[in-house]
Amino acid sequence: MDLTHLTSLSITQFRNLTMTDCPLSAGFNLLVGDNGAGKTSVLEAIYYLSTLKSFRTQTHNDLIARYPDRDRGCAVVRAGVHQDDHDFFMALERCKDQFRLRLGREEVPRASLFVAHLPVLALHAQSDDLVLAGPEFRRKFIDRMAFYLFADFVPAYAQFARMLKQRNAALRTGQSTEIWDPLFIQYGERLNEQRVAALDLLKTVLPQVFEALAPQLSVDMQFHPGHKSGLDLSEALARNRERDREMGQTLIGPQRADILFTLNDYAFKSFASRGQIKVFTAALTLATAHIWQAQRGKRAVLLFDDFMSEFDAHHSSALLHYLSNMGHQVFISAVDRQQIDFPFDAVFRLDAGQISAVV
Ligand SMILES: Nc1ncnc2c1ncn2[C@@H]1O[C@H](COP(=O)(O)OP(=O)(O)OP(=O)(O)O)[C@@H](O)[C@H]1O
Repeated sequence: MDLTHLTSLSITQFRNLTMTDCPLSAGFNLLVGDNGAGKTSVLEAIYYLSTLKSFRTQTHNDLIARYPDRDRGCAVVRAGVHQDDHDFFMALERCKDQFRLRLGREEVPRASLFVAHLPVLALHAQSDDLVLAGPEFRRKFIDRMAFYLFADFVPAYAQFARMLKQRNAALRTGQSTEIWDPLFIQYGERLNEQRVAALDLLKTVLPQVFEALAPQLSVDMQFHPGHKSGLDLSEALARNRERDREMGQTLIGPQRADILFTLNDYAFKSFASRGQIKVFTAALTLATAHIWQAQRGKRAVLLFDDFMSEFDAHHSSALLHYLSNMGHQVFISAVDRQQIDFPFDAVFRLDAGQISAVV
């Protein structure tokens, strides 16, 4: 079993943070501090090291420290990692237009070789997008799960995206799509299979997790593959060929897939309260962690930003109780230590981007 956890963290020029070799607990870490102190930024830096993406901006340059009186340099995040009885360092340096990535002493030439190493899951203010925003957020969610489950997810996804681009280019210029269709179908079907398999796993795990957090409510989900149900992708594509030609783009397929989440048989989006959505996204995070661990032996690091917002006392204690039985490394941020009644293994205070341990 892979007992991945971070042992230490050094951060420079990432948002407002400066921290050097801050030792971390393998259990529960609490980050406290006033508004704007840097709590979310610490969680964001850990997530960035895992995924090379931020959970609150798509603009990498937002992450590099801004100074009123000098040019910006490069953001650096470096973590000590314990994994499979080994200790090593993961480091990333983000300059204006490029990444430098290192695993131990080795430079890593490609992002896809780096992002598989540190499984991290985060619950944050934007997690609601999964339920409330467009289908691309749900596709991203299920694809991230599939990425950790299937070794051929990245090549299948990349090839499908390439075929879609070529097919759309042909449609825009009034050319035949015949040469692109077989591979569009082949990779599109593989993508569908992987998404369905990931969702089937989620269907087996999520209801139990949700019930532990919110008894008396039931959740379910339905996958929409992006074409008419009952048809396979090749039939659907053939039937839609004329409309694709008229519109100059591919109107059906995995690029249009979506997931419908329901609460007590009603669509979440139109029925659930904000707190119920938050509990649901927390349950999705925990269910994903269970699935990665059961299927790939990967124990994810779990991040919970601004833990107390939206949860009432009952739900926050149910979530903490559930987490304490999972045995994962957890980072939680909150404005005040008194907000959360829980025996944390380590407590840190953030103050204007500087971190210190609270004894
Ligand atoms: N690129 C940047 N360079 C320097 N400072 C930045 C940059 N981006 C954001 N900041 C500042 O970093 C600080 C930390 O923000 P962060 O969101 O991490 O705080 P927080 O402790 O989570 O606050 P809150 O409790 O209000 O959510 C803020 O004061 C913000 O204005």
